[in-house]
Amino acid sequence: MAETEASPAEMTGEAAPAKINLALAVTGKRADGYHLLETLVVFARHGDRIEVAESSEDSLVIDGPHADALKDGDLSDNLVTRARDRLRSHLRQSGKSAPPVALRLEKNLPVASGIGGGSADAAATLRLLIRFWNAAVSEQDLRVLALSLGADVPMCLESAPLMARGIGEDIEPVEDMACLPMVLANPGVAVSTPSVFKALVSPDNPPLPPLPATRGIAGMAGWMKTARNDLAEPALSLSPQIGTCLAAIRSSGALVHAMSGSGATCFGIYESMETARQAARQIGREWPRWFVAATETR
Ligand SMILES: C[C@@](CO)(OP(=O)(O)O)[C@H](O)COP(=O)(O)OP(=O)(O)OC[C@H]1O[C@@H](n2ccc(N)nc2=O)[C@H](O)[C@@H]1O
Ligand SMILES: Nc1ncnc2c1ncn2[C@@H]1O[C@H](COP(=O)(O)OP(=O)(O)O)[C@@H](O)[C@H]1O
Repeated sequence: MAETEASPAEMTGEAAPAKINLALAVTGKRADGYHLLETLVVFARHGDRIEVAESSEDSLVIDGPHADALKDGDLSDNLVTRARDRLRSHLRQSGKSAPPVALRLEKNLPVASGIGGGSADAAATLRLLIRFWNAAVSEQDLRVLALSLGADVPMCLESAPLMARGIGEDIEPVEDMACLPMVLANPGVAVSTPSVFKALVSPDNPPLPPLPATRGIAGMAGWMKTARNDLAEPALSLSPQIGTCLAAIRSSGALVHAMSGSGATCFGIYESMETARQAARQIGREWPRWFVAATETR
């Protein structure tokens, strides 16, 4: 844990938006064990936040409602620290300076929950430090750096609607998608991504259906009913609470509901932010210990 903490006035920050897989097909497996995916990804206004300030030594402070899940671990293993160190090595290789920084992570997203909090933090750290260090990094080098930190990190660099293929690095922007009113809910169980991939019965599944031409709220909800998340079944077999979470969202007035990534966070899409907020209140009353957030996609 850091010894020095800069005052908020000296800090500059970057949002680390939650990643939501609206649908996810596992379409194959590489020789190195990584799975090939086709996934439609959006990003929420809700998320973590990273702040940075000048300092005489490197430090990381973690606070926020989900900080405790990370505080016991080795901070040098945190994806924020790893992103800082990888970027610094890259810059120093070409003789550029990357002086010590005081970093603060506001951890609002549950850890190991299928909404890519760690990946979003890594991507936000890269974006923030490139700005803070006034560094020039080519698009190609940035993508390589991001992928070395995790399969989801390149897509989190974009933080806008996209279709990802490969293991997540082959990214195609999706234009003209409406901002989707959404509720995120997590029953409080951390799910290990490698365990979910291991529990998958077959890695060879059909691709997702083609996207609709009109990408309004109703259009996207209709499309999602024809799509799927191939990781839902294996995740449910490991954590049956995911079924309870999906049922709570279904009965809260969602147009459509699903699980994100490898779980356990589930989400619903609603007609309006007002219905999403009502639904979040209803789920929160019924399940006071769950993480529940009404939000909108970016
Ligand atoms: C499943 C997804 C869907 O967006 O999201 P999450 O549930 O983690 O949010 C991602 O593919 C997760 O990406 P990320 O969390 O960055 O994965 P990594 O750290 O690179 O990999 C963790 C482990 O997951 C497995 N893995 C990950 C990605 C992939 N395409 N195939 C895999 O088999 C591998 O066992 C790997 O060792
Ligand atoms: N800043 C971070 N936020 C969340 N998890 C982190 C972070 N740094 C390292 N991790 C580790 O990364 C793993 C995956 O976390 P996370 O990205 O939250 O999962 P998911 O992509 O399933 O939502 C966890 O086991 C956690 O210990």
